[in-house]
Amino acid sequence: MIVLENISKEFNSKNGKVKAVNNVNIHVKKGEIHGVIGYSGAGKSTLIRCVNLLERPTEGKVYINGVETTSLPLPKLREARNKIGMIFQGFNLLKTATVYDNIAIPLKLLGYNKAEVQNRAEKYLEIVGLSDKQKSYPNQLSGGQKQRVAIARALAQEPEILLSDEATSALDPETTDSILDLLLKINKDLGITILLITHEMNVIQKICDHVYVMENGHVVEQNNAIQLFTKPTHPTTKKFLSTISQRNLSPTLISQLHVTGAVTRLTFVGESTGQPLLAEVSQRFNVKPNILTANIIELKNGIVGNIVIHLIGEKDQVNAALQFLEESGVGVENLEGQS
Ligand SMILES: Nc1ncnc2c1ncn2[C@@H]1O[C@H](COP(=O)(O)OP(=O)(O)OP(=O)(O)O)[C@@H](O)[C@H]1O
Repeated sequence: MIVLENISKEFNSKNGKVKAVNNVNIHVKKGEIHGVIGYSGAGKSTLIRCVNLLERPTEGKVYINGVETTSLPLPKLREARNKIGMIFQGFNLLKTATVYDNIAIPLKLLGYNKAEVQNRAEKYLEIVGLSDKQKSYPNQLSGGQKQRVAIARALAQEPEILLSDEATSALDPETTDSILDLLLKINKDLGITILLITHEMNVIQKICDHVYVMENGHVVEQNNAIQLFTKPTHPTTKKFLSTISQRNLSPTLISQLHVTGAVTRLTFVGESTGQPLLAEVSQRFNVKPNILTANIIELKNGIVGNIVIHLIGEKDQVNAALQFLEESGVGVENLEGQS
């Protein structure tokens, strides 16, 4: 379990003070995967480094499994850190060591005996699917394989928590998918709690239970993944969502369509996906729904359907129809045209 309570981090720079993280609260329950998404400079890296205190927060408290680590003396902090593994965008492997040694050396430094080191290195290389690469060197591996070695190295310390700092950002989409599948597997099979930072919405979509959207050091929106994908409220969240769904019709087209009705994005989730609501709307109200775009987003814990419709009709009928849809559990977002 990870709890960040009112965490702030201020840096002194040439141009004065920079508040990289500003009063952020995060609560990741045991066994969950939470993701922090934001653009470059939002404060994500600083925030995740505060979890294992690679960066000391200026204000706030960090709790790992109920223990407040921010006030621990160094030997106890080292112990607490052993419960936290970390993987990075750049893999951080030792170039001159074999795959096996990349995993074995940190274990030896932690004082494990030879048999235990071998046992763990072999076990975790098998889990990440690289048993046959023990004798290879990092420069003989693909980016995805390097990240698998880094994951095995992190797992070999048998942490309860894994922090992922843009672990898939340097990888192509197919390799990204395979690494995300691996993270899902270790979360499920080993019960490891994961906190990740990313600027890619597809990472959030595929593996996260809960999402935090960060901007200028603040968490500007947070929710469980299904709610966030169904009813985003902050413009930055909507912008990130537009990268994975066909949300963007041109403002000119939307303005033209507004003359004869509303242009609305409907999001279906849970029970609402099974009901013929658009057919019902045209029977109950004097409106005609015309589907402009549609897609389905598969999340870790469910499926969200998106339809953008042009709802043609008189204003009062259109509003009543939209209210009916909303009351039936559909997410309703009016799309604005050119102002
Ligand atoms: N050591 C530091 N000294 C001064 N300013 C810093 C330091 N580290 C980060 N910052 C500043 O804090 C802000 C947040 O940076 P951070 O790297 O945490 O953001 P980010 O969301 O992870 O972005 P990126 O994905 O580009 O790394 C930025 O304005 C950055 O310039």
